[in-house]
Amino acid sequence: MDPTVILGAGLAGLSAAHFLQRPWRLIEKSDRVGGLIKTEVIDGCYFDPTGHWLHLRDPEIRELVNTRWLPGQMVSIQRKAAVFSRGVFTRFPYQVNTHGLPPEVVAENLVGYVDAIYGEKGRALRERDPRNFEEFILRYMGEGFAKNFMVPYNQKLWTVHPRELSAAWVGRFVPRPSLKEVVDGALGVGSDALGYNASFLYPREGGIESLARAMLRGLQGGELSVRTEPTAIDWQARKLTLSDGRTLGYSELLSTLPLPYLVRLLGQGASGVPDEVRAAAGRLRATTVTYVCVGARGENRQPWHWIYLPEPEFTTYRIGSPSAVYAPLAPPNTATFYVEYSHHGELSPGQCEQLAVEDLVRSEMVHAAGDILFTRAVEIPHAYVLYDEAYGAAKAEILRFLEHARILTAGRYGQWEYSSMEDAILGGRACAQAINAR
Ligand SMILES: O=c1ccn([C@@H]2O[C@H](COP(=O)(O)OP(=O)(O)O[C@H]3O[C@@H]([C@H](O)CO)[C@H](O)[C@H]3O)[C@@H](O)[C@H]2O)c(=O)[nH]1
Repeated sequence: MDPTVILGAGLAGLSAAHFLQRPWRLIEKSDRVGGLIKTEVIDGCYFDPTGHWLHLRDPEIRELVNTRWLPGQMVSIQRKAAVFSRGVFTRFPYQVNTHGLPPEVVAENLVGYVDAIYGEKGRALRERDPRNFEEFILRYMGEGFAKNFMVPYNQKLWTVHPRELSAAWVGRFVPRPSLKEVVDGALGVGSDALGYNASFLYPREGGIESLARAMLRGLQGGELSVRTEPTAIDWQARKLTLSDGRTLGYSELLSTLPLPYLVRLLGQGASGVPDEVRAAAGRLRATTVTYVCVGARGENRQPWHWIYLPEPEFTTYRIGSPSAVYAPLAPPNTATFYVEYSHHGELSPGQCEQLAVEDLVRSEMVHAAGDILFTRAVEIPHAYVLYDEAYGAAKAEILRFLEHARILTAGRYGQWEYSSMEDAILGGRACAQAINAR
């Protein structure tokens, strides 16, 4: 019997191979497993593809990580994240930590919140579901928070105004504060533990890629091919053509590849894809994130693990610091940073490197440009999928066809969604369980 073929050996693909109870074949384009959690080492400094901090909710996944994949190898870290605006650092999340901002900004945020939640001004939005992300912000946070943080920050992150996005992605990622939390935060007596990532796990050694390596070490019942990718998929014949020219039959197919790319591969196979599916794939949009890895002379100047930068004076939307999160990620007397830029190809790697130096110095994360030891820009295509007007219908059209073609998808790319590392592991598990039950 042909194996179950899994395309892509990132977290979702590795998880699927772990949970499958029948022979599998894992096909990976790169020279090693890990996908978006491959850690690069530059001059002794460890860089993940931006912040990959592990927050786990599912008891089975927590158990697997802590006792099977990386037993005794995870350190637990309390988040220290901030927002840099109006020249001051305030704690993350912004909406429950306005203490320290100029009084007129605190007042604007508070009055806007009260209007939205209790006042006449917010009544219309309270009486129906938000039609877009801007309405979600106004409904749950009000005009002040919208103006002073949520709209400008999200416009940079998503590259479009929040009114062009739905709120379908917000889930646990965007905190909706209570009155008490907002007031406590304005007075500086709030809790530090709000939000989905108040504490997180991180491997003691080797960066986040250690998790992928550990998962690979535990796999049984299948075979991994690296430096191999499909060039066409014939879904009726259940065959893949591979980059080395061979064909590979499959009994079940699970893809973690970017959804539009999977549709292209199906179009290149003998069975083809209907025009409307191809057109739907053409309507899916995502941002590219370029993150610039930076090493700087001296200890971290700020304690922050990462900071959000809503103001347009900064091109970056967020700066993180691996060395601040976990000191062994950099040699002594060296601070490291990842500086993130969201765009659609208009920013070259060289431009991002130059901007990163300026943004680091102006945000007071680094003392002076002369302290920078190196910069290296890395691009992540399809980093944030856009939940725009076309998203829901286009994705549904593609998934309907994939169900007909008996192809499963998992992971941030495969499901074309905004999700976490744990979601990728859970997605792989769900697909494996569905296949096991067939
Ligand atoms: O003060 C704030 C800041 C942001 N938001 C909203 O939260 C949304 C999610 O932000 P974030 O959690 O940073 O998003 P992301 O999925 O990129 O997070 C990953 O990165 C790390 C860490 O944040 C940085 O390394 C995190 O652990 C990962 O999951 C954002 O879109 C804002 O709209 C807010 O409400 N208040």
